[in-house]
Amino acid sequence: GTPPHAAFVPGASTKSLGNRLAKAPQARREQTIMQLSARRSRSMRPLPYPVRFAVLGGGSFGLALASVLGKKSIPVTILVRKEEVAEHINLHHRHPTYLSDIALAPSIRATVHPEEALRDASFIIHAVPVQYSRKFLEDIAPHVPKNTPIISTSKGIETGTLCMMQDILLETLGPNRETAYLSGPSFAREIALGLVTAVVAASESEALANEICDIMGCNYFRVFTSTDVVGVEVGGAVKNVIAIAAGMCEGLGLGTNAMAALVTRGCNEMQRLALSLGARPSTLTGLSGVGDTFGTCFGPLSRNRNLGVRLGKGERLENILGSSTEVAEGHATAFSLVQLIEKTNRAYRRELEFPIIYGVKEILEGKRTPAEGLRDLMAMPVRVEMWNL
Ligand SMILES: NC(=O)C1=CN([C@@H]2O[C@H](COP(=O)(O)OP(=O)(O)OC[C@H]3O[C@@H](n4cnc5c(N)ncnc54)[C@H](O)[C@@H]3O)[C@@H](O)[C@H]2O)C=CC1
Ligand SMILES: O=C(CO)COP(=O)(O)O
Repeated sequence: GTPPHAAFVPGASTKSLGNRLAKAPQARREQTIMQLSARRSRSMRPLPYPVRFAVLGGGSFGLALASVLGKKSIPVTILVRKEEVAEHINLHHRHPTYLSDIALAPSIRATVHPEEALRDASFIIHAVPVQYSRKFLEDIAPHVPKNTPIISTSKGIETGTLCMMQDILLETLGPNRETAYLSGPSFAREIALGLVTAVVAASESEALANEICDIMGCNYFRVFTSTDVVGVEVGGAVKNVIAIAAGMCEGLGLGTNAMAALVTRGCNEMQRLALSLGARPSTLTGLSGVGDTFGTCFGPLSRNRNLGVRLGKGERLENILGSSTEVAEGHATAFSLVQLIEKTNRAYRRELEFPIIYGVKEILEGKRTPAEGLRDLMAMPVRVEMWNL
């Protein structure tokens, strides 16, 4: 039969929330959402057994997932880099910079000491950008308990090695550990506000995926499960690159038709690459595939999309990258993806098979302007729509 968690059941108050918020100004809308979500979370029952989470990375996504757990009264220790950030979180129950207007539950603590965060953790959430993950994990490896499962949230492909998180975790922390990969359309701010979000937890261990669904899931954070780790990881990496292209389309003012065409063709490239690497087709039509692609390409909160918008409007790449402390993973991943395609795909003209991924990479390395790149994409020769799927 259908597992109990398979139905998408938004929080009961979502309908009235929509009515109440439709006409309110942005600040009041968010304040109302916070009040409603605080009321809703009080009704969430604590787990019948003790668990403790360590969250690696004090960026907005680590904080957002900590907030989900905190609302369920689950103890969480966030490992951050700066002492003053840890002190601020412990004293004021909010991060000084990221999502600083959103209060964190008292069960959430922060530390700069890996041994303190990791000792006795029942689960570890990894929320450090892919490009920094290897070094970060190597540094803390001696403190990571041998059997504690790790739930990775990072979406991208490592420069040089072309590894995704599954390989990075294996190479830095060793074998015989259960790991899972959480992905899907899930902007940190919306999660922290208690807005309904659906994600997928993929793991080779079905038991771990089910456990994550039970422990992390609640009335507004819906966790589906999967065993297709490759599909979930490739989808998460490719969607960031498509979002940069979508942002450029927006920034150049090319219109909704062009945007929809671009994103659809982007999903086609994602699907072809993922299938060639062993993913299941259904994963690419799911939350971590087209779901996250839609969220990131069309959502105003996306850093990758915003990078593209600013490029499309004519800003210099260095200015854009230098203006934020948060990482747009699609930038480095565009280069890795092209190398991965070169390595794994035998086609004669790969750039014609993956024109959006190649096009974004060439724009990012300055070989073409966004206007030239997008014009070339739109002028691609047409043929059978799904010719090799
Ligand atoms: N922010 C979001 O809405 C979502 C983010 N993700 C993914 O989760 C991962 C983390 O995302 P964010 O928290 O937004 O990232 P972020 O860019 O804010 O970085 C997260 C944290 O990683 C650590 N970090 C950053 N650079 C580092 C470095 N050079 N060395 C060591 N540690 C470093 C810091 O603690 C930083 O606060 C990314 O891969 C992102 O794609 C996934 C879904 C949503
Ligand atoms: O992965 C995300 C939403 O699911 C976040 O996207 P950005 O990294 O583009 O902000």
